[in-house]
Amino acid sequence: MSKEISLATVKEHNKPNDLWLIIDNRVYDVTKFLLEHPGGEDSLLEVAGRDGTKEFNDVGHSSEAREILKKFYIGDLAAEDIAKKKGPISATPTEANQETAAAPKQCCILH
Ligand code: HEM
Repeated sequence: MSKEISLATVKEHNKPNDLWLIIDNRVYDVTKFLLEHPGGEDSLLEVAGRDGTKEFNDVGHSSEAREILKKFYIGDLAAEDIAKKKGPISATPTEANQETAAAPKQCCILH
């Protein structure tokens, strides 16, 4: 079974010389990749110690990028933290994103 890592632990690793991030509920230690990232150091530092799934997907990374990612896998985000993120209603992260995206629209209709 893979190791479970809490969100609080991931948050501690948010520095250039100690950089973890979460993508699709998996935790990666990309400290050694920082200087090699074709997208630059800043884009990784931006999501250091947190969930970078949206940012990673928004760029439209290649399958090669996903292969590279595997080398840095260190464990899974703790089930407890995944549950907190999803909330009681939405079933998938995609649904959660849609809800977030829809929020400003609703706001404009109301105002
Ligand atoms: C740690 C996981 C990541 C890996 C392994 C990774 C890997 C790569 C690779 C291999 C490329 C070259 C293009 C490609 O093959 O798709 C790339 C480009 C890029 N990445 Fe990442 N990336 C990661 C995370 C991120 C994150 C979190 C962001 C944004 C916050 C980001 C932003 C970019 C950008 C903007 C480019 C485009 C560079 C250009 O075309 O000029 N990457 N990345």
